[in-house]
Amino acid sequence: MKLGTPLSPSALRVMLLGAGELGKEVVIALQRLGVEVIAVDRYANAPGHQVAHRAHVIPMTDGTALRALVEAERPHLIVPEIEAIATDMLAEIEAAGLAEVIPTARTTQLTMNREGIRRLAAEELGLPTSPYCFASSLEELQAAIDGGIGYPCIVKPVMSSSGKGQSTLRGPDDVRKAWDYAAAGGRVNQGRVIVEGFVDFEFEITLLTVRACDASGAVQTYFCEPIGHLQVSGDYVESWQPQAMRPAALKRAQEIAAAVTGNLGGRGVFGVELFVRGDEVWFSEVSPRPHDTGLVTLCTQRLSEFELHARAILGLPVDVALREPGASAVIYGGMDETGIAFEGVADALTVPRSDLRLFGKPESFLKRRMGVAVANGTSVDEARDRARLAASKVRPVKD
Ligand SMILES: Nc1ncnc2c1ncn2[C@@H]1O[C@H](COP(=O)(O)OP(=O)(O)OP(=O)(O)O)[C@@H](O)[C@H]1O
Ligand SMILES: NCC(=O)N[C@@H]1O[C@H](COP(=O)([O-])[O-])[C@@H](O)[C@H]1O
Ligand SMILES: [Mg+2]
Repeated sequence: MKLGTPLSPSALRVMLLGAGELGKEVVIALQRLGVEVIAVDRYANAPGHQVAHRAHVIPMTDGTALRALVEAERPHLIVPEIEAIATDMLAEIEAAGLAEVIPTARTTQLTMNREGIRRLAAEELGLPTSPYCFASSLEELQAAIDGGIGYPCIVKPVMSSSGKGQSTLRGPDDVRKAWDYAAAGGRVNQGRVIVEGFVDFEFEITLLTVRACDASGAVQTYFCEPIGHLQVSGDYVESWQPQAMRPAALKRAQEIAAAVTGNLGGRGVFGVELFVRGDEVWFSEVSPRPHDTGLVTLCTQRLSEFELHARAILGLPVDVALREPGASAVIYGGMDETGIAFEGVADALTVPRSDLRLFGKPESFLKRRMGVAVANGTSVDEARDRARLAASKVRPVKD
């Protein structure tokens, strides 16, 4: 893939579908390589819009609108950044040779819907997962639980992320509430949920797996050091790297990640989510793009997951080496308000080896991720303490 000059006929054009905090960092990485970047999202002034050459607002779940924009912009690469996209149209665009979809259109179709990726991993590839069923009505959900999933269990909309619409059910009284919450909380209401048996894991990791070209141009699979993380209500609040693991568990994690990403194919970063207990490892899900818990790589790796994604999609070589231990801690909006301000930033940055990203989202919600603190330390524990402390000093306020 030839790199050129942005805004000239030689430009290599990349379109991001989704321009949140993760996309913003990918845009910056691409900009540094002289790529012309077009950022698209469902709302105006999204984080990635603010650093791209051009910004567009369209309903990305509307295939007709998506195709019209692709025909107008003629990107060489399309980089999905969020789940809620008309993936069938991406398949048409790829088949028509209009643009290359990262990592592949089939992968975006399989992973945008929990049913696609779960059936592939568990039923086709035979990988260990939680027990699961899919349900399209309250009655089907109850029958699935009674038929073997049991309690506790977790219900999630088939199309959702960051824990939206997800609940843990402890008994029969929770079923209706979970069904209603899933219907209201998904990024796209499909009227369908997955119900999963609860995996009693010791810890969970994201294994960033990179499919990138080597010196000969052949695609190879590279593994970053495992990232440990803490989730509250299905949303990540803290992550750290490296997560210490027994050698047998790490080997199993890499085998599972290689099996899934090898089947999906294409080039780019994949965030493979795994549950671990002893030497046992379960596959949970995979993002065919940088992962939110991977924000920690902004301070831990020589190349962050965003730089790795940029390099891999452009066909360039990668280096997944860890530089030093680090951690990240999320800063939530804490209020429903537009145009908020942040106090305590200077104080936060007095925490040794800390840094911040404030994403610039135009509207804050109580539980919307608005920023992140990262920090290094001589150990993961020290880094976690520092990242948490730095994040806690940042106070979102009404301007
Ligand atoms: N079957 C399960 N057993 C135990 N814990 C689970 C199970 N499924 C999900 N969880 C917990 O909920 C978290 C979020 O689940 P999941 O990754 O499926 O949701 P998500 O909405 O896709 O989140 P994200 O988009 O942030 O990855 C997991 O990281 C894990 O902590
Ligand atoms: N777990 C997936 C994830 O973290 N995705 C990131 O959050 C953004 C949406 O945020 P918003 O809901 O605040 O608009 C997405 O655009 C992506 O950057
Ligand atoms: Mg997840």
